[in-house]
Amino acid sequence: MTNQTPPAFPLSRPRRMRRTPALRALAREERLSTDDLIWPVFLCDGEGVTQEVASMPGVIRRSVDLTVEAAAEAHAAGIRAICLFPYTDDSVKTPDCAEAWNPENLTNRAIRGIKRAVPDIAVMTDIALDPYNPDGHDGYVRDGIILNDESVEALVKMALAQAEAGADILGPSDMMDGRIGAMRAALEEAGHGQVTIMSYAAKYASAFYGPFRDAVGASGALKGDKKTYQLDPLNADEALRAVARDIREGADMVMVKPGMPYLDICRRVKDAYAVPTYAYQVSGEYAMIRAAAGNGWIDGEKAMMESLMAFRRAGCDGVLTYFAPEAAALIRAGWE
Ligand SMILES: NCc1[nH]cc(CCC(=O)O)c1CC(=O)O
Repeated sequence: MTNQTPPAFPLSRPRRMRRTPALRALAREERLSTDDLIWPVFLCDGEGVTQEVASMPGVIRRSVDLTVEAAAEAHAAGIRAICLFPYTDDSVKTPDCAEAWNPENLTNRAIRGIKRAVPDIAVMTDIALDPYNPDGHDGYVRDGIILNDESVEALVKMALAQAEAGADILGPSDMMDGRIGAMRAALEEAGHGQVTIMSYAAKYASAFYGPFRDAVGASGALKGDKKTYQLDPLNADEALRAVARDIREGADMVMVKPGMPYLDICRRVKDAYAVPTYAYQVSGEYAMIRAAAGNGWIDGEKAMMESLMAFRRAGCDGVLTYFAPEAAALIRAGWE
């Protein structure tokens, strides 16, 4: 931090440094690169299948074969990681959520397919019971209560199945207490000590997840809200404690979610812990930018790039964004 007050006008004319593209580039503090992008994708059953997600224009669900192709294209465009989310039909949802750790479930088949065809792209997963749960919650529900310890046991099984399938990054998004430590211990014991965990550590109870729940088929199922496990949007200290705890339990990377309304949390996490820090620009954020652009109210490309650059400025090492392919193409074309 500088303690020097800039000299008074006209010794200081800050506009001098903004006069030309060259001067602005020299003074630029941050960069957005394709290395910073993690692309979340939605999986569906079948072969050669694509389905539009109504509330996320431009986003599609893909069957595993087409997801493997999309991963290859993403890799060629410079994207480093892809994150898998399964759309699950009501028919595979059971009270014990057993499909979550089925080695042949959509996610695990996609992990194996991508690692076989595109070994260099990192494959990230989601760990939570909501796509498999008739209640739509991230953990088991009994008498209206979201159970913690029983849910963690199930989540550990899910993590092990994904590690077994070859996942590079496990992404527990469930917000149960103690799950990172339990997963880390189970991974070590099973010989998967090299698998990384990106904890959804500062995950808020947010209205911005609405379109995602449509995309994975969980919105009809969800009873009530997730406020007994996700964070209160008015709390920041609590988020820092959650991050500290997950790092101590063995998380390699931590995430703040949603992104744009929580940039202050990104900055505080990075400053406090100096660990690899990511933001999730969630479905509702994507939908807002798309909808406004679709109506001609904002320039979609510019708003998208500005939103992604803001994560870098806020201290994030990367961002999960549905815009990843588009942003990568613009970055490679020399976007400033
Ligand atoms: N545990 C499920 C999960 N994993 C990622 C998201 C949201 C992602 C997005 O909105 O883009 C959610 C939704 C939720 O917690 O209800």
